Amino acid sequence: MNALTLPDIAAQASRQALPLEWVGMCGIALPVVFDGQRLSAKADAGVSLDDGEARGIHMSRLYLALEMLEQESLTPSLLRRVLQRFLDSHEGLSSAAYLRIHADLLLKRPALISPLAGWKSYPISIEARLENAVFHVELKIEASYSSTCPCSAALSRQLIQQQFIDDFANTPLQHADVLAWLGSSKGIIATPHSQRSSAQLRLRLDDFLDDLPLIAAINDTEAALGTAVQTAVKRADEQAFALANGQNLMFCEDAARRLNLALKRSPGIKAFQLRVVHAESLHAHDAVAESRWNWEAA
Ligand SMILES: Nc1nc2c(ncn2[C@@H]2O[C@H](COP(=O)(O)OP(=O)(O)OP(=O)(O)O)[C@@H](O)[C@H]2O)c(=O)[nH]1
Repeated sequence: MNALTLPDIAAQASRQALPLEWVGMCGIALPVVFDGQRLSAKADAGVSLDDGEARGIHMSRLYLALEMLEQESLTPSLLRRVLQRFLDSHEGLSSAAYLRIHADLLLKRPALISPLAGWKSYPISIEARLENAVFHVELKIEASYSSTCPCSAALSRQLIQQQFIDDFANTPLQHADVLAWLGSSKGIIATPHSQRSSAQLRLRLDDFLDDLPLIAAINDTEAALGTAVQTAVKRADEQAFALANGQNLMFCEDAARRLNLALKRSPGIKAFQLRVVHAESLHAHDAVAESRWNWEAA
């Protein structure tokens, strides 16, 4: 029997000569390592197809290069080496290589007061590209927090004052009576609305970093907002959370400004775009603010 040669369609000439900006595969299942954890990730791997005459790229070569990510911890250097392998395996076809990794990062977070802790999941994406020998990395991070409306808080306080006037009109004030009143439902006849909110960050990293500053950026984000969503909660923790919310009343504009200031100081970041989304309980729609720093220049 004659041995048949396998047809190689990708190596044929294209019927319509046209370069393409990005060709590759999206949603490749891949275990990656970061901060000592193995993450279940999805990768998008691609290259430019500069040679408009070539029918296709070699998908399997990109796929196999991803094996480099299985054992070694994710760093800018590792991402660059993977991208270089994409290019080396597409010599003459591609001048740009792209890799996106999507995963959930699990971080153990302590309770505010009690000696408890629990896990929080942060959706992250790492986007690396090597274009004409220039290497860039961007991080996308989503962190959830609580926001309490400052306007609603002021309106609630006014109602409480009004109730105080009604209940104590023309009566001499006794400390014990006021204390009891404050502890009753009349002392808090109105409560401000608050909502679970989301900070969505897109961070462009400095060149030549040794590590990906994912955890530092998450920590700086949560510290700036002051009301990160909690994990294990006892009553003492819930009370501390109520206090944190009361001390950090925030419109979406306030949250965006706080994050802008914090991320400018966060190490390893040369530019960012951020978006905060307050899933309002007052409305059926969201309040949203965006901010950028150095974005066009970087
Ligand atoms: N370029 C391209 N390949 C595709 C596509 N869909 C499926 N493939 C298949 O991906 C497989 C791997 O492609 P290659 O990497 O070129 O495989 P190969 O020719 O055996 O490998 P090399 O010898 O390294 O070139 C082939 O069987 C392609 O048919 C597509 O849309 N574009």
